[in-house]
Amino acid sequence: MKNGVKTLKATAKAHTNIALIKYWGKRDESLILPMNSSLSVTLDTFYTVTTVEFDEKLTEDVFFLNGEKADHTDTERVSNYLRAIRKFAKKHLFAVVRSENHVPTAAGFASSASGYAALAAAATKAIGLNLHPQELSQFARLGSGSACRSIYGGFVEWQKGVKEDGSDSFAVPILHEDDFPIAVLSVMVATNRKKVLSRAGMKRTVETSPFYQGWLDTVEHDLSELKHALELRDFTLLGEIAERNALKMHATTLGANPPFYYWQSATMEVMEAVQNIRSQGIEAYFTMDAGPNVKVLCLPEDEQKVYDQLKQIPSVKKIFTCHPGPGVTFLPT
Ligand SMILES: O=C(O)C[C@@](O)(CF)CCOP(=O)(O)OP(=O)(O)O
Repeated sequence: MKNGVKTLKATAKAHTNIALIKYWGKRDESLILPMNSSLSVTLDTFYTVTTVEFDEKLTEDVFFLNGEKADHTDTERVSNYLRAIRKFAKKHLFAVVRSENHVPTAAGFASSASGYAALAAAATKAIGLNLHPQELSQFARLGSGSACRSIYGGFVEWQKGVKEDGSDSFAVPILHEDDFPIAVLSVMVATNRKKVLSRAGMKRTVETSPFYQGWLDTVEHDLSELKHALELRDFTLLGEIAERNALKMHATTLGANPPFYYWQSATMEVMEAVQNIRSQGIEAYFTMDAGPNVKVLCLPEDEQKVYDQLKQIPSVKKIFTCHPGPGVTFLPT
């Protein structure tokens, strides 16, 4: 309340996540419904804080990103996203949205996951909706698929669902962030190529790659095996499945038309270094998303040794050490 008037304002904080079983391919582009279920770990290091304030005096949405007024494209994207929330809340109000991304762009994490999770949480709260996390996950999904997983902390499964309206496609928590301490080293390599964005990349793969069916035939088995590894706290099994699943995802792009790939020579150097580290008896596994950067999974007690060896690679620019982190939280506005 401000001067007795109910303020329509809220601030939310959401963290990035890294998929261990990848979301790769949509069955519905507008509702952002996936072909397969996926599983990620929300990370502690990188996050987005977003404040949304609805105000009846506004005649359009205004968006500030990292303190700067956003360009028309980014503002349009946020405004289109708020449309679904206005419709659901039956309130025709515009808002001022302020987002601070604590996700170094160079960190190789798509800030869309933390960005849309924080926006979904702040906007729905500000407009007066107190959503169940499951509903919030569905709103975050409408912004970006992987964002639906960042509503929860720790290890999170995005259940693909089967319904056409997407009402059964949302994330569920699997394991709390404190219950399975692992380390995720985000290894940034030099990059000089414009990447195929994940949305375009998965669309082209689904539509043209003969390898995509092989992905679909095996990904749900990978998921159940990884959930079993989490139950057992079996890091070896987790790492082996995550690495195998990432390689399969990337293999599908080679069969697309036109073919494309996300790796650069530096990516391969890191992958080979990880295999070399494993040959020394230190458990380390890699996974990659839609970009050349590599995330290396290892046990906390090994993270310094793994870090030191990866840092020796000339094409490695920076390494960020992450651990399982929290789900979305609301901050005082
Ligand atoms: O994170 C994963 O599961 C795997 C990926 O990162 C592999 F690149 C895809 C993330 O896709 P996203 O950016 O969420 O796409 P959107 O729904 O089209 O916005």
